[in-house]
Amino acid sequence: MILDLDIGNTLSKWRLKDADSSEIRSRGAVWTREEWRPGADIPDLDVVEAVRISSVARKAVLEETVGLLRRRVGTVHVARSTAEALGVTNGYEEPGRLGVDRWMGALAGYQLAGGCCAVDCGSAITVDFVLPGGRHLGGYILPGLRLMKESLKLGTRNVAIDPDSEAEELLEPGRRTVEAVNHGIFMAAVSAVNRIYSEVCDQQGVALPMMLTGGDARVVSRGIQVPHAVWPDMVYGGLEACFPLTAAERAGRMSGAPRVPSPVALEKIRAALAFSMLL
Ligand SMILES: Nc1ncnc2c1ncn2[C@@H]1O[C@H](COP(=O)(O)OP(=O)(O)O)[C@@H](O)[C@H]1O
Ligand SMILES: CC(C)(COP(=O)(O)O)[C@@H](O)C(=O)NCCC(=O)O
Ligand SMILES: [K+]
Repeated sequence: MILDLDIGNTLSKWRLKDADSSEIRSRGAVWTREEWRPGADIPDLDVVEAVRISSVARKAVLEETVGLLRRRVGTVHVARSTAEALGVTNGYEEPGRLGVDRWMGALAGYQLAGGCCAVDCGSAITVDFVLPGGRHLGGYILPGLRLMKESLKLGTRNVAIDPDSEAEELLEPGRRTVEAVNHGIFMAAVSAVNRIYSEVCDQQGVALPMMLTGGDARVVSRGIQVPHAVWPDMVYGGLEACFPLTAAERAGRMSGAPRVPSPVALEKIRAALAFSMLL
């Protein structure tokens, strides 16, 4: 069994993948905290032969996790942001400083679609661009939905946006605090992502397929105006591509990869951008 770990600022997600059949056997998530110990909410390590980790948590959290896993599991791969990998060149001045979850997302997106816009809606919302040919441009970081809500300190932090609510409803003026906050942060997130996408495609002269991941991907997806795919396992896809362990992975197949969305024509993106400037 392969254990894939994606340690984010809020949640540490894991999945167990069968190395022979490539099936995902189980998944879970625990709060990212100082200590990470096998217990009721953590998979049984006795069945694990290899671990792959992407972590943006504090160094001490990663060190402790890796130390614990190395004592129990033969192979432990820890992903790092590098200047170049799998045909993609990192756009950061200091490549190692790019969040490794963003780097995994960019690599997975490129492997699947060629050029891409990778959006990760977690504690932070990150938007990264890779051009056809593999140049990563860098990206944007904004507070995630939960962080935006917490920052308002209106006592609404525990009332999540219902991921099944319709985008039209979420765009309406709220008539209660919870509603006003939820609709406000939804609007902030989706307008930013829509605008960033249009601006960068316009600047670069290319319409790129967009892929969304992270805990809030489903809800953000409702307000995205261009064709896109939601790919919950995008960070894991980067781990599979960097450290292929199964025959399918060596052949470049990533578990749960969506169909590549066909982007709208660049002229349409430009026309919409120009129109929105007039308003
Ligand atoms: N069951 C849940 N528990 C916690 N957060 C959730 C849950 N469902 C959705 N979310 C949202 O997902 C975000 C965490 O997403 P995730 O991609 O795991 O973040 P990170 O990688 O930063 O830890 C939270 O900030 C919250 O807005
Ligand atoms: C931007 C992030 C905080 C996002 O983390 P997440 O929301 O997935 O927990 C993370 O990718 C990070 O710590 N990045 C380092 C800074 C950078 O990417 O420039
Ligand atoms: K994120």
